[in-house]
Amino acid sequence: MNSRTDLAPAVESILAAARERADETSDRSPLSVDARPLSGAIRRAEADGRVPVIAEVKPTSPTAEGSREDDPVELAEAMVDGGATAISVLTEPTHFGGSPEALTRIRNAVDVPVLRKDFVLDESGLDVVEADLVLVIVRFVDDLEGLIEAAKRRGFQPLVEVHDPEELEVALDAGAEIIGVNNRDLARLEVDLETFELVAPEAPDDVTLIAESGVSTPADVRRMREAGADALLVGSAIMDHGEGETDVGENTRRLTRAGTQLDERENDDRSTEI
Ligand SMILES: O=C(O)c1ccccc1NCC(=O)[C@H](O)[C@H](O)COP(=O)(O)O
Repeated sequence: MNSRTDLAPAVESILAAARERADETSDRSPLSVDARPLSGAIRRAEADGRVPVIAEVKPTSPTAEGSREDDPVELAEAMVDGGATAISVLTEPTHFGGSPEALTRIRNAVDVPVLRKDFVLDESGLDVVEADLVLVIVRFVDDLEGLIEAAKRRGFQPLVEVHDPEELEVALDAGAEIIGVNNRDLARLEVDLETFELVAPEAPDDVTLIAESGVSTPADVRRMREAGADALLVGSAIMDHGEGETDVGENTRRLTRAGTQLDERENDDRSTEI
């Protein structure tokens, strides 16, 4: 791991659980994945006038106010119906309420790319479940180049997560092509959209850049797009873990339409009604 210091206790606990699970999966044979390309899905969203949003099935989390027990497949289908470009599935069981089985069910039910969101520490952690993309967090991996190569060899598209310009450089040197800038600081678990605005200008144009975490309103979507996000990864605002259990399809639609012609037409209609 790059830096063992300065992590929130919840993140330390997530990593301890990930190490235990890594021991259980160390003898699996390598997977071979026929992945749905994220680039094509992003292009299709742009052509349709939708903001490319990767909507996350996230039953709970260390920072969520509650949990949602809905069927993950129904959640994912509603997200796609709301215009999601891809689905992210938390497979971490202990702190996020996810499972590899839920990911497989979702991937069989939808036709968009599916990201496995977990805390993969080494090559054997890749061989848990087939997905189109797999998350690799720069901060938690010793041999980043080796892990990115191993993921690509299996057919996965690695989404390499960074939090600052130094980690961006490490990711680029290791061959990352899809980069997620996490607005959530893993030391304090606070989110700050300025993180993406600080890191994005340092990224070369040929990288697919994803703004992760803390995006909750159409204004946030517009802000991240203006800062150069090719796509946005959104969990909490779509899942809405509070007591209301709102419609995840509608929550997704509100963000996929942000700043598009459809959004402007709705705003115009609203102002005429007033
Ligand atoms: O979401 C958390 O509480 C969390 C805590 C500790 C480590 C990671 C955490 N989240 C993982 C993620 O990357 C997010 O689920 C994802 O970026 C979506 O974020 P958001 O839209 O803010 O739910």
